[in-house]
Amino acid sequence: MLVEIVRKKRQEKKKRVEEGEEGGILLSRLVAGLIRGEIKEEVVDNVVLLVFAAHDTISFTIAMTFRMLAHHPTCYALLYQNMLKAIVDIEYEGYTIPRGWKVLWTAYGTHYNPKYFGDPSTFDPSRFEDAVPPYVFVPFEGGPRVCAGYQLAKLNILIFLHFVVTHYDWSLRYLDEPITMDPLPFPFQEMPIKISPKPII
Ligand code: HEM
Repeated sequence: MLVEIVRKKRQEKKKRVEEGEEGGILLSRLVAGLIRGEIKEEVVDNVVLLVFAAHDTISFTIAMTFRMLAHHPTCYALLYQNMLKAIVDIEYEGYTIPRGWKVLWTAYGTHYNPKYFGDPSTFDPSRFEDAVPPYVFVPFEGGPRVCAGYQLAKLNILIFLHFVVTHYDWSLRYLDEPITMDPLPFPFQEMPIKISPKPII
């Protein structure tokens, strides 16, 4: 399907790109690059990357956030109070790596390191009240390959959370369903929730 969309777009844009047209949405820009011969078949790959990078990450994060909130009513009450008031804000050590080595770093390795986060497996958002050193809390990684959509992702999640928390009452159908890793964490029974608008006071 995507290949067909790109083919159509390419036909539509050919003349305009040859006349020097710039701009448009990401797909238009990628196709323009294709027409100018700057990139080859990477258009489809990039769109697929973006869909997965942008969709599953956000939806899984939101799902796991609600799961944690359901398990921690005190945190939830605090969040609710804060959400009513305002919006929040978020934000390597020097090793010598021998030539030829491949390095596999995972965020879990750092995020579960008790050196940086005491009692790391406890859900405790208050730990972020004190400043965390740079490159220690890195869900979006950092440096030149930092997630290209991290601002959008944070905003998206925050807005979603804000509206659900302030407008709805909800509960998890299976509070303790197991979490599977595939490769992102997600509840095994797909986390059905009961949700209803908050009564108007
Ligand atoms: C909770 C949501 C998200 C998380 C946790 C997340 C996490 C990450 C991480 C860790 C990387 C680095 C991968 C690597 O090279 O090792 C990355 C890369 C990337 N992310 Fe995200 N991401 C999220 C949402 C998004 C969204 C919404 C978009 C686009 C709208 C996006 C687009 C990208 C792209 C294009 C890259 C590749 C950047 C590059 O290699 O230059 N991500 N993301």
